[in-house]
Amino acid sequence: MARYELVKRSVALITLTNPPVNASSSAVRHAIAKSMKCALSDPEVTAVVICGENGSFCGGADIREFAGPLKGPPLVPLLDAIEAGEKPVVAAIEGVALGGGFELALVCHYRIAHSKARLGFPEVTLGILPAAGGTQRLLRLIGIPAAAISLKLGIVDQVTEQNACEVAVEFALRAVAKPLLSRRVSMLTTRCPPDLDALLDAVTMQVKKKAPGVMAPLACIQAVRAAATMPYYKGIKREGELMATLFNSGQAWALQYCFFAQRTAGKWTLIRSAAVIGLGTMGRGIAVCLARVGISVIAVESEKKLLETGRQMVIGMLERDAKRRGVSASLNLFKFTLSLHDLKDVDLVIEVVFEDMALKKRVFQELSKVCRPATLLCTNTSGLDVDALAGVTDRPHLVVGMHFFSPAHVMKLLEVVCGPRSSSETIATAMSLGKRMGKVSVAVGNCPGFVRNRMLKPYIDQATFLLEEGATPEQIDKALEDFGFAMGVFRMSDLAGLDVGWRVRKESGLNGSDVDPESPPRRRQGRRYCLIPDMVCEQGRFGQKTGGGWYMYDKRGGTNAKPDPLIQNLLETYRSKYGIQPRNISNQEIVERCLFALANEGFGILEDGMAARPEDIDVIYLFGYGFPRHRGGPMFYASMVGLERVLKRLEHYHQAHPDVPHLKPSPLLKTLVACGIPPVQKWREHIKTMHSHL
Ligand SMILES: CCC/C=C/C(=O)SCCNC(=O)CCNC(=O)[C@H](O)C(C)(C)COP(=O)([O-])OP(=O)([O-])OC[C@H]1O[C@@H](n2cnc3c(N)ncnc32)[C@H](O)[C@@H]1OP(=O)([O-])[O-]
Repeated sequence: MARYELVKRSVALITLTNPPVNASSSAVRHAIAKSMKCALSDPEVTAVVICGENGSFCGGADIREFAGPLKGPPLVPLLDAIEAGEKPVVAAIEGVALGGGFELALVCHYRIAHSKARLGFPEVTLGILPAAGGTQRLLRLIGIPAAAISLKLGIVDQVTEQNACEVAVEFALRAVAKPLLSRRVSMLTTRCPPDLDALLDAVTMQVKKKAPGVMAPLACIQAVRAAATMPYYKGIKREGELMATLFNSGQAWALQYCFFAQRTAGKWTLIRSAAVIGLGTMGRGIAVCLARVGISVIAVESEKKLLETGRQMVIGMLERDAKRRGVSASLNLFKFTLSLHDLKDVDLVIEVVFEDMALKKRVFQELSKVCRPATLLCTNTSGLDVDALAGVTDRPHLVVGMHFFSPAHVMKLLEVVCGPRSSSETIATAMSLGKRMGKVSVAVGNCPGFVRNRMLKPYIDQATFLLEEGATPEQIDKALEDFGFAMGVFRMSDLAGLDVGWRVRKESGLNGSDVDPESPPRRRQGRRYCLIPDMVCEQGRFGQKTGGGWYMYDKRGGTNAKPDPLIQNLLETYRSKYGIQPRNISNQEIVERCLFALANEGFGILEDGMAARPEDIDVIYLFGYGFPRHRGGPMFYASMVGLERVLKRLEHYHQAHPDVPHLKPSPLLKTLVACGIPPVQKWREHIKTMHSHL
């Protein structure tokens, strides 16, 4: 609810963390009190900066808490204590500082505001008044009457276009030696015009005319009178009395009801209830995503034991998630069942069963029978043909892919896979559901692997070919990590698990009993094939979860990757078995072969109309594979390197490895180079095949 950290060695930075607007809920107030105590008692700390997470300082008291009894530390003594503290406190205001948020800023000794920040007291619209000293302090700061911009008024000490928090930290360092007395707003005297009574009477008349019968504005005028005529300690008492009257009035209840009603009314949605079929890791994550945004979920498993395990895991995840967000877990939204017949009334189903086409088809046929005709049927397949599934249903237009990435309740990316028969409404609904769940949704076409996984294949292939040729997993990972990835390809594969890819390769006849015995070594289906990943899996090494994969780990589920002599041995034996003379491979070659092959597949995807634009591909890689953001994404990176150079290097590598089709430059890349290398945003104009929905 608030993060506490020491920056520049001596500034305590307190960041309010209560999305979406960092409202000062009881938990936030508690965290502020604790952080301030820490800051004031730590001799290392000479100044404090208070800011809010995600570009919003504080939207005021948490209005949702007004309905119940006051919990946590009350605001007035908390704010008074901040102002009275002996170390300078600077408010770094971005976004909004409203109501109690503005009051918090007013007790800080200095205020730095972003030029777009909004400060104010909207409490009257909720039937109350700023009752944490707001009426008393603001008037002491700016006098009566006042209307102009904050800097001129002296509400803020500096307006900035930069990051307000960084500016505030520098400001705080300079403020350390300065006296604080004159910075305590409650100690100031309110500047009053000589005709105060006449002015307040006139304003009272205006208010009565404009809002007849409305209590809060009149109470505000009385609080203003108190600020003008009483010392702070009496003024704040008067403010409190006025608040007590308003707070329990029917008018306050009605206005607060309107605040939430207005927001609820805007939440019209097609999807109120959903079902998730399959409670493996992925299904559980998806179920949590749905419940988190208030959608009721029917979770289905095929066996009692699996259902019970799934149920317990989901409940655990929901409870942890709710605790982290400071809300109550939405367990009542869940129903667990073994029967598909319970899905007859749901608005949408997401199938998350094993990646097996025959099984998925059976599920979709069954869903066609039990679900009402308008129910959307979605599959979370990571690469199978969505249209083939649509084909076995009675409603192909209502079938769409919703491809989540593991862990589904954490990973931001959602690929919405548009089959040729998916209707626009179906796609739009899946996209908006993704947005509602806080995902970055990207519409993609229906091709094997869709966009992320289709591009990943050439990237991983290059890495394994480089292993054959003489590199080690550590060397390749290091080159990619130096490029900017948080994890190189092998560490990432160990984290994701190696067994899924192994199974997919078996199913596509690339290894196992279906392989043509006549096929030459290290070649499959007419192209180069590296056997090392299969050999690693054959030893039961599936990555972190088994304690070993491309690296070794201290235990199952361990994350500390260490080079494994066993892998080193395996590579040496492999190379000598196939007569490969290992060579020194430069980091440049590693980065070029992996990343240019990745981008080349991206060009192929654009050409096939499977992604609408290069930006979509880049977003998929930023959010779905941790592509380093400062490189912009694979397509933008290619444009930064220069398409001509990318083309030349791909031609060079393809010449050296003619049996690797992924290194053959895509026709779109050639076209773009031939037509003068337009900027990324214009590439779309050169694509011939366009998917009807993208
Ligand atoms: C002694 C005490 C004295 C102090 C009194 C006070 O501070 S009184 C308070 C004085 N402060 C105010 O009166 C400010 C009231 N808030 C606003 O005026 C606007 O919300 C906004 C300008 C902050 C953002 O506008 P925007 O169009 O970008 O977004 P949006 O409007 O759609 O809201 C997004 C979500 O945030 C939620 N939410 C927002 N604020 C609060 C809150 N304080 N609390 C709880 N929740 C709040 C809102 O319900 C919605 O939730 P949902 O539906 O997604 O579940």
